[in-house]
Amino acid sequence: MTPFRIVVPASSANLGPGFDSLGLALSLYLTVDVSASDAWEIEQHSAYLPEQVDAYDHLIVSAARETAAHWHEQLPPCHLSMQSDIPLARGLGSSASAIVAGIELADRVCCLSLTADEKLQLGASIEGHPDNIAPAVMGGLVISAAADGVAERVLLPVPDVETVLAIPGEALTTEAARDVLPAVYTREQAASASAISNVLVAALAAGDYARAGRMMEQDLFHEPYRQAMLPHYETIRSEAGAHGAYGTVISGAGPAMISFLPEGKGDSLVSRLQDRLPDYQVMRLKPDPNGVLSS
Ligand SMILES: Nc1ncnc2c1ncn2[C@@H]1O[C@H](COP(=O)(O)OP(=O)(O)OP(=O)(O)O)[C@@H](O)[C@H]1O
Ligand SMILES: N[C@@H](CCO)C(=O)O
Repeated sequence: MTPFRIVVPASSANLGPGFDSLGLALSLYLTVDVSASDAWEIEQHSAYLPEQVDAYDHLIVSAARETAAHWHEQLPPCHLSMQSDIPLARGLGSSASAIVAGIELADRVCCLSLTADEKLQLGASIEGHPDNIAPAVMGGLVISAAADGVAERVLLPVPDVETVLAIPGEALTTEAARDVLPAVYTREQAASASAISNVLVAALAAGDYARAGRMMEQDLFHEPYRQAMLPHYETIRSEAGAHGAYGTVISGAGPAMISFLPEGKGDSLVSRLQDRLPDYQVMRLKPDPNGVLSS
């Protein structure tokens, strides 16, 4: 096998009201170098990778094994050397990036020639929802739904914005952040929440970022229930608004928050938030237009 490299972007899901459906790929990456080996071997070269588990059970390897098995192929063992800039369990889609890396690995090693939709379908079934998987596979801004077991998706034009991420030191797993959500919404709540989400998607499609930002900040599906877990929620929103952000929401299941700004406005917000929240990692990121790449 000729050695190859897989690069997968991070992603931010939800964008407020697009709960479990909207996702934007971001310019922060997981990189996996793959070469032939007699047994599964994993080298990790970054703090942003989980504690070493048995190589065979590693999320990337198990996603690769599941992909090969789905297409009735045998996956030979490989040596994997990994580097990641994506913080774990902070709302930046790290698990989706790892799953997409595993699917890409099996695609290359078993010569499957999977389409982007086949990668999305399998990734969504492993992750449980398609919102981070779709942008990790396809790049840019993707609207997706698991409709009748089939992952449907529409790519919107890559938004002409930059983002600022405010990432706290403590992790919050997606599982824990889902536990605080209501099991049931009334018809009135569901109708209002989906109307806000519909206008958000239409505004993003029209490039009307000011309206999109207003809609983002009016989510009724998850933000009202999760914000109590994020001590600086209001501070980050108001600082971002004062620095020209269109809107600020919880990134994925949190605890990171993401602000959307016009090009060129991000740096001053980064400085301000880093001053006010010295324990946070604050960074400016661009949308990633490519999704997973291997070379
Ligand atoms: N590169 C990786 N290799 C192996 N496992 C990973 C990798 N990245 C993430 N994981 C696993 O995924 C877990 C984090 O998944 P979780 O869904 O809780 O958060 P997230 O994907 O970072 O954020 P969100 O889904 O809210 O955007 C990690 O604790 C780890 O178990
Ligand atoms: N959409 C998920 C997180 C990302 O998959 C949630 O908000 O729980």
